Amino acid sequence: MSSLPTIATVIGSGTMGPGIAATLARAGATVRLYDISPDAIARAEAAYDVVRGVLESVDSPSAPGGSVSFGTDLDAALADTELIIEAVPEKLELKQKVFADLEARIGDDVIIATNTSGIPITTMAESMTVPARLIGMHWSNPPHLIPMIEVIPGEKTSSELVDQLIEIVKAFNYVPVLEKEIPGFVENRVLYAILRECMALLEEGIVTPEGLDACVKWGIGYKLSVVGPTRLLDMAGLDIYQAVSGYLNKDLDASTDTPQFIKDKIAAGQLGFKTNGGMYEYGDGDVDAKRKEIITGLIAARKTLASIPNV
Ligand SMILES: NC(=O)c1ccc[n+]([C@@H]2O[C@H](COP(=O)([O-])OP(=O)(O)OC[C@H]3O[C@@H](n4cnc5c(N)ncnc54)[C@H](O)[C@@H]3O)[C@@H](O)[C@H]2O)c1
Ligand SMILES: Cc1ncc(CO)c(C(=O)O)c1O
Repeated sequence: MSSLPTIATVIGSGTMGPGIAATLARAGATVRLYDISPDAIARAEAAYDVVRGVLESVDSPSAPGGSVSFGTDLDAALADTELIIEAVPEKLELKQKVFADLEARIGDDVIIATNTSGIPITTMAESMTVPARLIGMHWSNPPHLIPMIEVIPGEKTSSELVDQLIEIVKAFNYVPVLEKEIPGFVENRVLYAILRECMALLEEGIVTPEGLDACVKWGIGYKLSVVGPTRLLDMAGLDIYQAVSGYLNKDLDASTDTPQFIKDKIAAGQLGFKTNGGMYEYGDGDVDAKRKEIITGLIAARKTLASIPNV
């Protein structure tokens, strides 16, 4: 296989599948998007049209030859494929069942990359016949806009596959980040450390949701989008970090479970955008408007970040 696979298959066409498929197709791959549910495929075809429009406005011109087809016929989706990207729900038993189903239908040389948010690759590979072909490929949401992918080998992943996946990611102009295996991987460990403290601050009434969003967006997010945390420490001074972390770290939230007020919201059917209410409430049309604002903001920020030096 040259760097980019000629044919790739995405398994699972929910939140992540259409954006992943569109990104590979834009780089020139023939992509088959498969789902077990015909309704999910219908939704994915509509989502793909939106994603394609977004890519037109943010990306360089698409490479010739790329395409996405949609379907619920697994054998058709797998014919001659070189790379399978699994994006089914985050349940270990389901993913293991999907891998068994795939392995019964494909040759030993076909790569299986999993978009798990953090289940250890070694655990997922335990039931596989060719565990060397499984590798973590963690895209960030929305996958067609966040140009970074975490690459996570399990204990049995072949080292050739690690090199190959890094080249594949570079071939569609994304930044591969190679990591050692750890639950949650790097991105979600950092995100969930931030979210744990944020939820504790809300639960204790220290700040309002609006205040928290403004503080994190401008005080942390804006800065960290230009300078990563390691360089940030050089900018601040390691002596300052020592002085503050010496008294602050022991005061930070250290709870090990999901906060009770989040559990209560979930029990009341408040899940966020998908139920028109979660941390905030949304009236008619508000969710669509917010989604559009977020995508517009991400496009503008990505263009700006791409045009400035990587510090
Ligand atoms: N949503 C995110 O922000 C995000 C970000 C990064 C990684 N991930 C990870 O990506 C994976 C998919 O997440 P998502 O948010 O797209 O999930 P989702 O629930 O939106 O979509 C999953 C899709 O998989 C389909 N599916 C279920 N069983 C299947 C099977 N046996 N064969 C084929 N398709 C099947 C469902 O019909 C559904 O359309 C998860 O592992 C998740 O942790 C999600
Ligand atoms: C809260 C949260 N949890 C998991 C993920 C993906 O693994 C994301 C994301 O945005 O990618 C997220 O926001």
